[in-house]
Amino acid sequence: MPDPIPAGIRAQHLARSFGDVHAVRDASFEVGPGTVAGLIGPNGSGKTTLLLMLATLLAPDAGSIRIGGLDPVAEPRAVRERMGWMPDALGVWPSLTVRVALEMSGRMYGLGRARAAERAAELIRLVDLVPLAEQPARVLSRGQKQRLSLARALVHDPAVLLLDEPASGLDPAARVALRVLVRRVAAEGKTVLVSSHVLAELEEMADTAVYLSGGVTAAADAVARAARASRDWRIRSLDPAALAAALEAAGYGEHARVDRGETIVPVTDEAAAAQLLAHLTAAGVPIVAYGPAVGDLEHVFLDLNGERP
Ligand SMILES: Nc1ncnc2c1ncn2[C@@H]1O[C@H](COP(=O)(O)OP(=O)(O)OP(=O)(O)O)[C@@H](O)[C@H]1O
Repeated sequence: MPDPIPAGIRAQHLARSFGDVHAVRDASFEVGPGTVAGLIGPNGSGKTTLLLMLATLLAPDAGSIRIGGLDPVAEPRAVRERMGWMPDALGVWPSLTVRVALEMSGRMYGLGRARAAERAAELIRLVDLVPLAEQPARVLSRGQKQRLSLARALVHDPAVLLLDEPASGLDPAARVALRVLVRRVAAEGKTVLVSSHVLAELEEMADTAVYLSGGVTAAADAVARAARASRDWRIRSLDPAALAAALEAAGYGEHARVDRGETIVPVTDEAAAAQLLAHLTAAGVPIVAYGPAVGDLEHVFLDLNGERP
């Protein structure tokens, strides 16, 4: 039966200060079901403070929040039942094994003993901790703890998932696995808000973004990001005319565009990029820079922060 409560996040004019520090000044945004939103902002911009408010762990000074239609201030318990929270640092029970920690989390969310055990086993497989399932949490590496933390956030199959810097400490393969997992959660109709100041991390994962700067959200609706099959590559040449001609000859002319003196070309994958570079150098084009362009999120982020003309 479908959940009658909408699985979204809505924040309106949220504010929270710590003494004289206005950590969040005015945050307003909405993230709908089935969506992964990146929460993007520089260090100290208020991301964690905002997430703590959404997670019922910090009361706002002003503004309103709805998580699945519920107010975390008025109904924290009901919100926690529908929300998974992965903090930026895992507070683990160091002596409990991975399996027992997850079983206990499940029990705390009201699962019966058998269901909690079953759910723990599912999650251990999901986050790829099978070989470590019977190890105490204290022996886990930082990245493995991150995965345990993610599993714990998912234990009660929440409709809304809040992830604070989930990829920090993860190796590249684990980052890919995280991205796949987050996308899968969203595909189930859930709402995911992921904070990071590493934009490349979010580029691959997020459908949309909430930009936070100095505690204020900006232009969220203007910056939706569509998942792309191809990636843009940036090319700088000492001879732009020769570059344009060689791109034309290689069949890239139609899609090439010039951005701040550099040419941006969409390529399908690294092999195609390598092939194109070989073609350009064989054609005698003097290339001085060649690599992936910054993604849409970074472009927008830099624009919003006035770091680009
Ligand atoms: N409990 C607190 N007491 C006092 N100041 C705080 C507290 N929590 C956060 N701050 C301040 O509020 C501001 C926002 O901090 P916050 O941790 O929310 O930022 P952030 O965007 O998550 O940063 P980062 O990317 O570095 O994790 C910072 O100036 C921080 O020093």
